Amino acid sequence: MPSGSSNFPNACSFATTFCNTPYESNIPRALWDTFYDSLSEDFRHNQNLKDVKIIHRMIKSVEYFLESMGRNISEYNLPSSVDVKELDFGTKYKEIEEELCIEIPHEDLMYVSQLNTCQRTAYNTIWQHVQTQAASAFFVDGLGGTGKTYIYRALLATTRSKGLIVLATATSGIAASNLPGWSYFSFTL
Ligand SMILES: Nc1ncnc2c1ncn2[C@@H]1O[C@H](COP(=O)(O)OP(=O)(O)OP(=O)(O)O)[C@@H](O)[C@H]1O
Repeated sequence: MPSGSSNFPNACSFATTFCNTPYESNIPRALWDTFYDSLSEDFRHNQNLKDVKIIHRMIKSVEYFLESMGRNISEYNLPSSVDVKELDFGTKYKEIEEELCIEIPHEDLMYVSQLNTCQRTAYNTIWQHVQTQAASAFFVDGLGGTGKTYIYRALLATTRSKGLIVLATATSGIAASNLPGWSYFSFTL
């Protein structure tokens, strides 16, 4: 068994290491138990998450990489999403759990410190309303390429990192796909 946390910098290298072991092998679980702290380090550092959400995101990441290699996490002796669902999420609604588990890109959290003066004014104004839960609507306008999406991404990252839910929607698939955790709403006028 590898003997240093640096052997598993992320879920991908972890999954790759054991994806060819037999399903009944105890190795995946032993690796998970031994290296869980280092594997979950990114989630702990980047996001202010409760332990149960960190486990859930870890499992989702490993699941994703195993599936890309044609394997299924449920066949291994590893914690599964089903186990985690039995833990206390503070809610029983799947949709809410899913929203709370959306990955927050590390770079988006960095955007907040890189906003220019105009972007910061817009960001602060909107964020202040989120914090005080004041009902409001904002229209962000500007020429193409002036940084509107940049503000949205910073706001999405900040809001989600505080454990709040934010629904990112757009009326075209292309526009929506620029936003992490997006949905596409189509309607006819
Ligand atoms: N404060 C910033 N610091 C560094 N890069 C930035 C900043 N604001 C915007 N950018 C970069 O400028 C480019 C254009 O920004 P963005 O996509 O947010 O513009 P936009 O106003 O949404 O454009 P469009 O209206 O065409 O969709 C992107 O590559 C973005 O990363």
